[in-house]
Amino acid sequence: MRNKFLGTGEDGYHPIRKIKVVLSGLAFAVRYDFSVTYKLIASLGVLIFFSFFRQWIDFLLLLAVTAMMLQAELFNSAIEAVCDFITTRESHKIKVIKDISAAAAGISILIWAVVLAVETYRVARLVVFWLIH
Ligand SMILES: Nc1ncnc2c1ncn2[C@@H]1O[C@H](COP(=O)(O)OP(=O)(O)OP(=O)(O)O)[C@@H](O)[C@H]1O
Repeated sequence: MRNKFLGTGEDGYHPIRKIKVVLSGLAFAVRYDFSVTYKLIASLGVLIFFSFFRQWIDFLLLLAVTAMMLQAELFNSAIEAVCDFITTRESHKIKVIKDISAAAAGISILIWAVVLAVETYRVARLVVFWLIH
């Protein structure tokens, strides 16, 4: 509850508490947002194959776009939650805010989906090559 800029709340640096907060946010997203869960599982599956075949450039590329997609999804979910916390009534302003937030998430998801499709094709080729030889 501390704000370092406003000088309110408890003083000091608490890295363990910070990690707990990050994990708690991630757990909320994975548990309650199926669209985040299945995208993470899809990426993790392909990432495991790339680490098995030691294809580190592909691994890092997919890791980067997965992180970008996840960030956008989490920010979008947080903005939606703030909007619904303010009001659940029909509001043109809320609609504009949510649509802009959804557009930002949509762009990241599109880039992630294109990279995932190309990388899945590459993994499939590696697996076939590995099975033949
Ligand atoms: N209070 C509101 N007033 C007007 N339009 C709204 C309101 N809430 C949602 N909308 C419209 O519905 C769309 C979907 O909003 P919603 O909060 O249901 O998110 P969602 O797309 O279902 O996201 P998620 O699947 O991540 O929950 C918004 O982009 C907006 O256009």
